[in-house]
Amino acid sequence: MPKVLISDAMDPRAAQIFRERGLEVDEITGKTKDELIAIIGDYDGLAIRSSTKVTKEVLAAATNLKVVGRAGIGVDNVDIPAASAQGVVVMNTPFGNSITTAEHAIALMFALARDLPEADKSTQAGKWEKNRFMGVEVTGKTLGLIGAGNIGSIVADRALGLKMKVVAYDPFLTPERAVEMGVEKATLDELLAKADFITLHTPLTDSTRNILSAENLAKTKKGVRIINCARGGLIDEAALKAALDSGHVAGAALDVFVTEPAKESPLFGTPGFISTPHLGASTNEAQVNVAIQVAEQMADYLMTGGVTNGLNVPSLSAEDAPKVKPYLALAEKLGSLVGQLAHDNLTKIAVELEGAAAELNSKPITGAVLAGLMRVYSDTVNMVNAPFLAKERGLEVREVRNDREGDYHTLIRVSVQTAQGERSVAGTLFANKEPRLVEIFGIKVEADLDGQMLYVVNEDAPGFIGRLGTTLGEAGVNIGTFHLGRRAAGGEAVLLLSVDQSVKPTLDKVQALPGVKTVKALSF
Ligand SMILES: NC(=O)C1=CN([C@@H]2O[C@H](COP(=O)(O)OP(=O)(O)OC[C@H]3O[C@@H](n4cnc5c(N)ncnc54)[C@H](O)[C@@H]3O)[C@@H](O)[C@H]2O)C=CC1
Ligand SMILES: O=C(O)C(=O)COP(=O)(O)O
Repeated sequence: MPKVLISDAMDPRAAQIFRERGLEVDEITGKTKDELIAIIGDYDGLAIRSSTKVTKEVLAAATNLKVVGRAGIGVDNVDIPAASAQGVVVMNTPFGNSITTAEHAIALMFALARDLPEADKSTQAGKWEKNRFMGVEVTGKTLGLIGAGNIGSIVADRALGLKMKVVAYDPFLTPERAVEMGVEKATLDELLAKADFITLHTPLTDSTRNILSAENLAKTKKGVRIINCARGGLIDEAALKAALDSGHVAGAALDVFVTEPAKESPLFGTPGFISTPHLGASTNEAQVNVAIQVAEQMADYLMTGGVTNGLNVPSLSAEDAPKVKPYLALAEKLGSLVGQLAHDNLTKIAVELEGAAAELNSKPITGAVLAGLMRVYSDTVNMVNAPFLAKERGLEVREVRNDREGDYHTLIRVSVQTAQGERSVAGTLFANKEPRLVEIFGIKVEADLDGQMLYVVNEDAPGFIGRLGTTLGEAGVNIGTFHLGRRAAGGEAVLLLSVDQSVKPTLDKVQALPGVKTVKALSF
């Protein structure tokens, strides 16, 4: 039974769903890196929020891990390239906490506009400082939105409802989408010059790190108020402190910090500065949403192979997963056959889906072909890391769909470019579930690719099969099944035999038989 570790505080519904779906689950939060490394090897799945850091080191110790599920949006605490290289799927829940986070940004905007935390502190201290607190209205003001994705567009919608003008900077925002959202598309400099409030809603990337740098803060309107509910690192914290101290920036509200947990910061205690401890996603509703979603997604993957919201692997719905599963088995066998037969100097590979197969999501099928192919080099390869490994090796991968049905109602053909020219193999599913090879290097031959096999290419000539049978028999090798195909009578013939004992010690004898061109021991 697969085992899941929940390592950050999560709504109890997550554990409940894991158990209902037949998984074992442990909830162990607050572990140090070393404590996590000591236990992670036991688990197939790891469910996290933002506190657990899934580093290369943690992944290296996670020898059984198949999936990391992020109950939330940001995955900057997960080393995705390392997870991919190790074949671990990383998934998040991109929508479950977005309304809640947008509402937090709006809450912080009002807190800044009316200095609510300071007014509260003063009132509860019995001071009744009615004249000290003079706020600003938001109506009619301009909100500068940096990042107009999922959360940014909800913030924009709420701000428009508050009768604000919204100016948005997002390189991926199309003019049409800006019109649909009711916002003005702007350059960053235009936004900085116009905004009375600025709110950030981008991930932390090389292009967004310090997007509010000292230089850009200097381009803002005097008296601007800034909100960051996205990621620490989007604002240069030292420059922000200086701008607050000088009075250029009237207020700033940060939910996120460069270093978290932020137990100390030069910003703390600065007039006009408000902070919350990464609470953007912390509402009952959002936490129930993300806990349910992440548990369902992870359970789907561990129990059925379905992938939803995969960040390093194509999505495959739990409904489609059972349909695709037999194709994955076929694809992996065909990839493996090609890998075992022609693995020298592979430069290009094409995966062609024909008939019913052409209706399916091709990405996982291609991933499985590559996994089969690359397993010749490494036994830790799977459909998650295979595409990355293939890219690393400079293998050019092409996918082709062919809606028409040929001789078979469904077919996968794998063609590779080798030093000897193009080679292709093809397979189908019998009864929609049993993988069957139907063609090898242009020769029709039907075979189950299973267990230990012997592959022989020879000149079609009378008596050959008898001699081969005798040679194997004398070596104590029992033949299970026997599959034969040939280009034309007397031409090149292919033999695929399943065998009960290893044929490796007998390969030289088979190779020495008259008419034999190629001999290989295969295993599936
Ligand atoms: N404080 C909290 O508790 C929470 C924080 N977040 C964070 O909020 C952020 C936004 O989340 P979503 O809206 O769901 O993401 P999203 O991916 O839907 O939107 C991000 C937007 O940023 C834009 N963008 C990327 N590079 C940009 C650049 N250089 N300049 C301007 N825009 C750029 C993208 O085009 C995209 O439209 C993420 O970093 C996420 O981790 C999300 C949930 C809770
Ligand atoms: O979903 C996100 O990106 C968040 O930042 C929320 O973080 P949390 O799950 O509250 O630790």
